Amino acid sequence: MSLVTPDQQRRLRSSIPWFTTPDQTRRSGPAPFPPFATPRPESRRLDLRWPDGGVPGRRDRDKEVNVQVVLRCRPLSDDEQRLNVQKVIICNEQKREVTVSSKQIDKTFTFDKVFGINAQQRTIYDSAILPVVSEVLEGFNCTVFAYGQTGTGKTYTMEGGTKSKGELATDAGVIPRAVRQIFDTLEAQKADYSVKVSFLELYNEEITDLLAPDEGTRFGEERQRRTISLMEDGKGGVFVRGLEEEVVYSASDIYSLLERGSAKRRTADTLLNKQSSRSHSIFSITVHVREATIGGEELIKCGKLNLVDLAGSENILRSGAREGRAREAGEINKSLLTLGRVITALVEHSGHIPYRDSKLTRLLRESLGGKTKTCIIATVSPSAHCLEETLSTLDYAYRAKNIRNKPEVNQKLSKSVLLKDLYLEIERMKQDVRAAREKNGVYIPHERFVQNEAEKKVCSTSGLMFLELVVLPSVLLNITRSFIQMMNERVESLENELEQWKKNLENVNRAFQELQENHRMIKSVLKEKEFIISKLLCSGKQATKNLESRIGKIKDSYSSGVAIMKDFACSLQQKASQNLEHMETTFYAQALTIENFLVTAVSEAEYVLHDIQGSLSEHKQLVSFSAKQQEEGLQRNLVSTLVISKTTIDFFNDFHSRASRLMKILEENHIERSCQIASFEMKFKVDSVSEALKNMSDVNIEDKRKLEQEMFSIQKVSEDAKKEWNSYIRKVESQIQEDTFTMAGARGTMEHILQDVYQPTCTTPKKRDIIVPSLASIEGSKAPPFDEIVTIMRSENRSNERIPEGKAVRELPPDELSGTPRSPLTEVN
Ligand SMILES: Nc1ncnc2c1ncn2[C@@H]1O[C@H](COP(=O)(O)OP(=O)(O)OP(=O)(O)O)[C@@H](O)[C@H]1O
Repeated sequence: MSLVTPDQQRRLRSSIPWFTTPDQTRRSGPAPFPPFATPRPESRRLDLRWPDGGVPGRRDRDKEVNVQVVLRCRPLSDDEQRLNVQKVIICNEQKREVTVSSKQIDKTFTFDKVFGINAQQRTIYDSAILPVVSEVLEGFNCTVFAYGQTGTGKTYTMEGGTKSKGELATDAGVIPRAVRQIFDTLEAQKADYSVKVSFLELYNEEITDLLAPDEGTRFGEERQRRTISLMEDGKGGVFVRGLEEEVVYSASDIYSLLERGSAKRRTADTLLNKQSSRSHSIFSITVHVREATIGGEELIKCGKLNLVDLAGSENILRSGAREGRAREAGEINKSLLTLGRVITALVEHSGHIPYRDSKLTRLLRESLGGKTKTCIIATVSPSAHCLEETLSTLDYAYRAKNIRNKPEVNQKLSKSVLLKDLYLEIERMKQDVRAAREKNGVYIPHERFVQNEAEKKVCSTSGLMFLELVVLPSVLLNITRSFIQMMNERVESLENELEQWKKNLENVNRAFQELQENHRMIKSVLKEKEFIISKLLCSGKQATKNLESRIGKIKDSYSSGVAIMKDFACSLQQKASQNLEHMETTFYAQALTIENFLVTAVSEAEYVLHDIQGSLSEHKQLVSFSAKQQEEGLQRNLVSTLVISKTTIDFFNDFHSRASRLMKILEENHIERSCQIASFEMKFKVDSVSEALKNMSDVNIEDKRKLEQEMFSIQKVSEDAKKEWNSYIRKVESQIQEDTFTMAGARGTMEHILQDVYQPTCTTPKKRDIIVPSLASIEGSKAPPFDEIVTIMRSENRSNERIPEGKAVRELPPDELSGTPRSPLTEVN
């Protein structure tokens, strides 16, 4: 719904930040409010009247809410999959848990939402971000920021993969989806609204405007990257001076701006991410919606969404950052560290929160512990290689869950309050302009002046209430602000330039005076020199003639000497190359012969060795076989000797027992015969008989005695023989034992000797392996055998070192041409 005529709308649109209908052509204009200077509740609270007559935002004011923390784990990249990188992250989306599980650690963290590797962009947006954007349309300020190690998908989550200007791509990220939601909702409500966007980059603690039009090439890249300052607004907040806020009319307008701004972001190829963001970026969307109340008063509802893509924290060693990149990484890590300290201080309710320690925390102040609703998307990689950084991100995000913000709906501004406020602001601006004019004068482009006048005219003639009350002051405010800013910058740069020019001029003057002085001196010196030269020329002409003729002679002799030398060198070279060829051929032939000879000798030696080895092992077997046979023979001898000795002893024993028995029988015979003789004597007591008997008995006795004597001697002989035989047997036994020992020893020694003989024959082929390559190396080195040849050749060459006949030479006398290089040989005329 529009309150001005189409023509008026067209002319005003370029500078009116709100009340635009989306179907109009987009025009951009300077920012009426810097992004973080969205009308602040505190500053206006006392002046504002609210439709319900109460104090605005009371309902919400004391309601504290925690910062929402969402965790997202990206899938393994193609490279990581190819390298089979181990995964250490397990996401349980239902339980909202993420577990880090590896050999070293097993730890689980719980977050407000957890998205695993398969989570789609749309799912994440619908479940985590959509409610936040709805709050923006309800008049809250909200911030969504992505935090995580480099290469974990922050930019992917915030901006998305493929960029498309029209329809949303399936992998479109949070920003395009939020934009779409905002426009769809406002359109569905058929609301009168205005949407502005800004896009800034924080790089190495310097802020640049990513939407600022590229300035002329006069100042080059530096000018295009003009930094802008972060200012205190005097009410505890900050704003970015001179940040462009583009009024947009459709989602596709924003997509183009986003693309333009993203393209300007500083990225670099690091080891961890091919397109790593080297800066933090904040994309802000401010929405103003006009509301009509029951009392007929018109109110303006304002909500703002900050979408922050932080640069990745990185391990400088692993990301491979060097020099400039390392400094960047250092700055990134420093600002993230301050962010960490702010989070810790907020969680621990410290008295002092170190917001001021970095620009990043100053910019995010309202989003952390302030009146903004905040959602952090922590991104991690599942890779085991990123374990340390993942744990740090998880700790960081887990702590951030405890930050409590007190979101408040931005107060709705009534027309009258807004007007009063704006008039005050305009008055202040006017004073600024006046002050600026008085100091240096202000330049207003003619076009802009005409436009202003036209707009003033429109306002005065239209009679439209809204135009008078809201639009005009706003227009004036915008124009005045931008003029002042522009003028101040222009004056500042002109002053600088002037100062520079003055300095340059002084330098040029000084240099000019010095030059004049030098010029004078040089002129007088020149005159003196001219005089000396004319004198010298006269006397020098004659000497020159002499010198010229001598030089001519010397030149001739030199050129003929050089020609002779050249010829000589040529012939020497030819000779040398012939000799060399000859040497090489001789050498190769000799080397080949030696090699063939050695190869034949080695193979013959191998053959002989093989034979020796064969016969040695045969000998060894023979020796051990004969030793064994001898041992067996000895054993057999021993056994048969033992058998013989046993038989002999048995024989003597038998002989002895038989002799004993015979003795006994003889005894019994003798006794019986004695008895018979006695009884016979008794019967026949006749002297003659008795005499005969007595003789018989004597003979008998004598026989017996002799027999006994004989038997006794037999017994003794057999006893002695037995004893002797036994001692002989013992002797033989010990002798055989001794022999066996000796034989075993001899056999051992023999085997040893054979082994000793055998071993060298085994090592001989190895020696051959050493000999053959060394032969080859001898073949490679041509030096020693040819020393002699070389010496001969040298002496031959020396004998040839004679100048061809008729060309006797002499050395030039040293004073002939002083300072001229001299040839060793000079022809004598
Ligand atoms: N969830 C995901 N699904 C598919 N690809 C992803 C996902 N997250 C990240 N990627 C891919 O991983 C790479 C790195 O992602 P991205 O540039 O968004 O990381 P980053 O955290 O912004 O890194 P840096 O801090 O260095 O800028 C990109 O090629 C991106 O497309």
